[in-house]
Amino acid sequence: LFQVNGHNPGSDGQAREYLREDLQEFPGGEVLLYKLDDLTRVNPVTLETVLRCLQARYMADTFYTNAGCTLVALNPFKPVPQLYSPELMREYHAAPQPQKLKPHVFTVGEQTYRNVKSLIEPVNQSIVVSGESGAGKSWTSCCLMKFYAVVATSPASWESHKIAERIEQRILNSNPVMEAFGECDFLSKVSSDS
Ligand SMILES: Nc1ncnc2c1ncn2[C@@H]1O[C@H](COP(=O)(O)OP(=O)(O)OP(=O)(O)O)[C@@H](O)[C@H]1O
Repeated sequence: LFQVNGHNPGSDGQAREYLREDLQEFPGGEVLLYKLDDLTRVNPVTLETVLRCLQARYMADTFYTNAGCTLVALNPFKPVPQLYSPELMREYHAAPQPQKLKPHVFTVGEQTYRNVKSLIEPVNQSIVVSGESGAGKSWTSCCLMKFYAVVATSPASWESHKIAERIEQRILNSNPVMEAFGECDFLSKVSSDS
């Protein structure tokens, strides 16, 4: 918090004072906070203001927020089917500039997919999904696999539709294997998933 602000308070009292100053400078009330879809635009950037922004977005049922080129995903702790529909996947897939749409895990999926398809080095792509236990890492990985399964084929004909279904099933079937790797114990440490 204080490194970000450049403050180096000597005591808790001073720390609280700096925080109060930061919050007084913070523009817009809670009402507009949920509209900030990139945390780098929160000004000033403090732990408090970033959390308040994420909280406001959460209250507005907005669960994805950019932080520069990183995507912050909040666990909604409730089903949000409209956020993961095949129609929405296709919208992100078809968008000329998916990064201009609302922040979403599909943007990340689509960008990596385009990078692979362009065959420009580096062709292989990695997506780092991190967070504490229960944050939604498995959910996010599964979403990405579903996304690739849906967009990787264009079911124009009956035959290609069948191929698409087969690929989708294979990708989804690989999930238990991926999960099993997540459950493993390492020589140096026990996985947090165990
Ligand atoms: N975007 C989401 N929409 C709906 N439910 C979600 C979402 N993200 C996570 N959840 C729910 O939250 C719970 C925890 O998510 P998940 O298992 O993906 O966490 P995790 O980060 O993989 O945890 P761990 O590290 O302990 O394995 C799951 O029951 C999942 O259904």
